[in-house]
Amino acid sequence: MSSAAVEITGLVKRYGSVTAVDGLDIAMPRGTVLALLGPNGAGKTTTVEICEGFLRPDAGSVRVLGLDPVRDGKRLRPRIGVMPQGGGAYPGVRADEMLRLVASCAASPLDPAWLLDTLGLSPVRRTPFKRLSGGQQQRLSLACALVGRPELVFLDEPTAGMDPQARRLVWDLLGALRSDGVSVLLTTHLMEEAEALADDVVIVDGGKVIANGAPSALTAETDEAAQLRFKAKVGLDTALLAAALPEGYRVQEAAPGAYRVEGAVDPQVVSTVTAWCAQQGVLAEELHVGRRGLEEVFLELTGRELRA
Ligand SMILES: Nc1ncnc2c1ncn2[C@@H]1O[C@H](COP(=O)(O)OP(=O)(O)OP(=O)(O)O)[C@@H](O)[C@H]1O
Repeated sequence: MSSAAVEITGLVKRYGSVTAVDGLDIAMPRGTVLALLGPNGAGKTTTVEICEGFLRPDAGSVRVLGLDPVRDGKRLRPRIGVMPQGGGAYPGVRADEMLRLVASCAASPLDPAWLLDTLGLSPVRRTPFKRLSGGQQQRLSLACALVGRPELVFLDEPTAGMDPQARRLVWDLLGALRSDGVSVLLTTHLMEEAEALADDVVIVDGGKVIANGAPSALTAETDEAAQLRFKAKVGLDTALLAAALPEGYRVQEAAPGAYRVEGAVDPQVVSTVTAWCAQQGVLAEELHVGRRGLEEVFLELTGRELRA
């Protein structure tokens, strides 16, 4: 038995002149949660749909639970759960009918009533799908992906459009699944989602992997325990700011208008930076001291915002 939940090598997918996936490699061990993180159009959905067997690759190899998703689709489908982007159901079907219908196709389903309750959907269990809110439809779609007790689930932006409370319910449920040994591959452009849920994060951009690893490894500082970051107008004189700081501090414009002060941060350094900005007539916005997050990792790697 293959020990990988998903193994992707040299994956390429083109739509006419657009190369949506451009030589992607991913190795995802069983029982782990992997987040594909990237901006709109990065190739996340295309990659997931190839893993699900809905699309054929142009080049490269994909194995899901050791199987070819297209050739071995019949054997693979009962073992995976799929939550597509935007969900999907018969508009008139009631929430609990929908879930029971999907459960009836599985050999050993979870209890639909428990799942509805866990996802906060009990109060709307008799509501037709089309009258559920977007976030409720998403949660029902997630319930449908999970009710068959899959070994591996693919979740394409599982919490898109959810309010923070619903998002928390989903995160808790995904945490419980992981404890049960279920493998989860999810796509997101929410850094906090990737940081909260994933054992491993693969950052994709333009159909390529630009970084991967555990969130803590990706966000680890190179040399300092803390850094100071702020945003201001593009093109500040970083050498001049560095000169105002004690010797050994470095200042970089990591991306246009995003500044980073490298060196041990103490109250005096923060005060010097804000005073220097004030002298330049510049407002230092989003001033932040601490560990960098995945958002900053992405910004530093690509020079662009993740949500752009
Ligand atoms: N059916 C299609 N026909 C033509 N181009 C497509 C098709 N599907 C996707 N693309 C293009 O392929 C690229 C990757 O799209 P994909 O949906 O995989 O990205 P994504 O990372 O999932 O984005 P999002 O976060 O917006 O869902 C984009 O440039 C997109 O416009």
